[in-house]
Amino acid sequence: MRESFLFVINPNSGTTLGREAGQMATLLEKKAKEAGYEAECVITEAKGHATELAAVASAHKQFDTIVAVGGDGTVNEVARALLHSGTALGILPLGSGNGLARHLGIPLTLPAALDHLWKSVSVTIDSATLNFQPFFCVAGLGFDAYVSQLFGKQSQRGWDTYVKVSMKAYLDYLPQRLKIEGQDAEIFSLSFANAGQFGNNAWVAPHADLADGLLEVCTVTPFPKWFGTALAFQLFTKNLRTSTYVAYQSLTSLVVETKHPALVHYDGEPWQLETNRIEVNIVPQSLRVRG
Ligand SMILES: Nc1ncnc2c1ncn2[C@@H]1O[C@H](COP(=O)(O)OP(=O)(O)OP(=O)(O)O)[C@@H](O)[C@H]1O
Repeated sequence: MRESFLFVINPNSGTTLGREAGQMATLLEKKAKEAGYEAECVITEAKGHATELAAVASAHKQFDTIVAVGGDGTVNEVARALLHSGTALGILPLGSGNGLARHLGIPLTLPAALDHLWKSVSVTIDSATLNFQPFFCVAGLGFDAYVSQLFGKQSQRGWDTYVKVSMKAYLDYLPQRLKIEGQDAEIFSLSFANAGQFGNNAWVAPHADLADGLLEVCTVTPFPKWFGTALAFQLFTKNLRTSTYVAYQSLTSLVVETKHPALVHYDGEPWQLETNRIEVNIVPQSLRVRG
C-alpha cells in the first residue's frame, strides 16, 4: 500500500497562506502524487478545527501521517489529536515562529520541506502539559505570555509583527512575584521548554532534548532595562545560559503558585487561567513525529 498523508492547512498561519490556501491544497496534492504517495488536503475553518479533523482521521486510521501546514499553533492543534496514537505528525512550517520545526531541522522553504517530509522517518518524542493543556515546544508565563497575548490581537502575523509587539511589550511589562515549588521568586519570565526555542531561532533552552523525558525550566529574573538588548543577543545566539539573570533546571514536573490567575502561553497561544495554581508535567514518549 502507498504511504498516505493528510495535510491540514491553517489559512491564518504566518503571512503567506491566507487566500492562497486553496492553491496550496491543489499544489500539495499534486506534489504528493508526483512523489508516489496518497494525499488529501483540508483547510481549517476556525481555531480548534485542526484538532477535530486530525482526531477523526487518526481514529479511523485513514492516514499514516497528518501534516500540520502552518506554525506552532497549528502543530499544537494537530499533535494533541495524535498523542499516543499510531499516526505520525508531519510539519510544513508556514507559520511565523515555527519553533518545533526549526528545532527538528525541518527546512523552511516549501520544496525543501516537502522533500524532507518524503524522506524523513518517524521518531517518538515527549510532549508536556500545563494544567492539562498539551504543548510540544515551549509554554510559560511572564514576558513571553504577555507577548503572545499582544501578538494574538494583531491583524498581521509574521516576524515583523513579532519584533514590533515584543518591543512594545518590553516598555510596559512588569516582573511578577510568585512561588515556584513553594519558594518565593520574582520573575521576568518562566519557560517550560520541551524543544529548544520559542520560534524564529529564539533559543530559550538550546540544550533541550525532545526525547529525554525532561522539561528544561528557564527562569529569567528581573534585570535592568538597559540589559534587554544583551539578553536578546544571548537568546538568539544560544548563549542565554551565560547570563547572570538566567537559571535552568531539568525537571519532570513543577508547581507554580501566582498571586492572581496568571496569563500563560502554550506553544505561543495565550491563555488566561482562572486558577492561581500552575502544574506542568512531562509526558514521555507520547508523539510520533516525522523528524
Ligand atoms: N481557519 C482559521 N481561522 C482563524 N484562525 C485559525 C484558523 N485555523 C487555525 N487558526 C488559529 O490561527 C492561529 C495561528 O496559527 P499558527 O500558530 O499556526 O500561526 P502563527 O502564529 O503565524 O505561527 P507560529 O505559532 O509558528 O508563530 C492559531 O491560534 C490557530 O488556532
